[in-house]
Amino acid sequence: MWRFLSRILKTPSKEAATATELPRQAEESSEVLHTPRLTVCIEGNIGSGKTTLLEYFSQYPDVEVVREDVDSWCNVDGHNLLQMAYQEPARWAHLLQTYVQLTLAKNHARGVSEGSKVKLMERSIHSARYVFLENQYRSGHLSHAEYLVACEWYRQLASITDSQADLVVYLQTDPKTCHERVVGRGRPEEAGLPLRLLQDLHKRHEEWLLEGRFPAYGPMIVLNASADLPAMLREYRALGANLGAAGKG
Ligand SMILES: Nc1ncnc2c1ncn2[C@@H]1O[C@H](COP(=O)(O)OP(=O)(O)O)[C@@H](O)[C@H]1O
Ligand SMILES: Nc1nc2c(ncn2[C@H]2C[C@H](O)[C@@H](COP(=O)(O)O)O2)c(=O)[nH]1
Repeated sequence: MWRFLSRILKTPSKEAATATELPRQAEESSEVLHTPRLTVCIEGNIGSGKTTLLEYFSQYPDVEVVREDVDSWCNVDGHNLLQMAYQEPARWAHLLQTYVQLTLAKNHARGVSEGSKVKLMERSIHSARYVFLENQYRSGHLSHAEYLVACEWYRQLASITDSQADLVVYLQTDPKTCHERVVGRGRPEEAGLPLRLLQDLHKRHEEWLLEGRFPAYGPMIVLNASADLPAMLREYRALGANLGAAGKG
């Protein structure tokens, strides 16, 4: 797999490789941000190990990590949309989805600081659409009208930002393993999160990323993320070596 990775990373996306630096002001500061040489997105179920992988790569000076903005989903002027959607999905799932898609579109549009070559992004607007939105609708939590409107928001937001990736890393994980990890992590909003939800979200990931039910947004590698941490750290090191080589490309 690593030979495949070095091959696909040899030709970063045209925009990044030929970009005349498009400095963009970071919203929160006056820092000038630039188009990254490589954009890598990490996909995987809840508890599959995305954050752990991102924390590992945050040590790399030329990698900039862009996290899902879960904190903002949990505090929109005091409203915890994530908790509301878990507690009353039929009432609040659509509201959460519209806000999740908005924050992810911002992440796609975000440049990287001077010196960063690789933008390592947690999930994407595409998994919000093809995994979570799809699952909410299939679970009966969204009306057909809500589903259609959210899909239209996705199409528009995905089309006005560069939401493609040079590489998608799918952390394929057994749902039971995810459930054990989510219980162990103890995120308040996820208290009582049922195994069935993780099994359903796993199926949405597999249908999208492996069975081609919905479009891909970049070349993909699959890591068996059910493995223990030492085994995953070995995988991360191999991935880092390939990204490092490609980033210098
Ligand atoms: N390979 C692994 N083996 C055992 N525990 C793990 C592994 N990867 C992550 N964890 C733990 O599982 C929990 C969820 O991991 P996290 O990285 O937060 O997942 P995600 O960001 O995909 O939801 C955390 O408590 C983390 O320490
Ligand atoms: N309804 C949605 N929930 C989402 C979406 N993306 C993430 N999430 C939830 C799942 C977790 O409870 C939490 C953070 O996810 P991690 O996998 O990082 O633990 O947010 C979404 O698009 N819609």
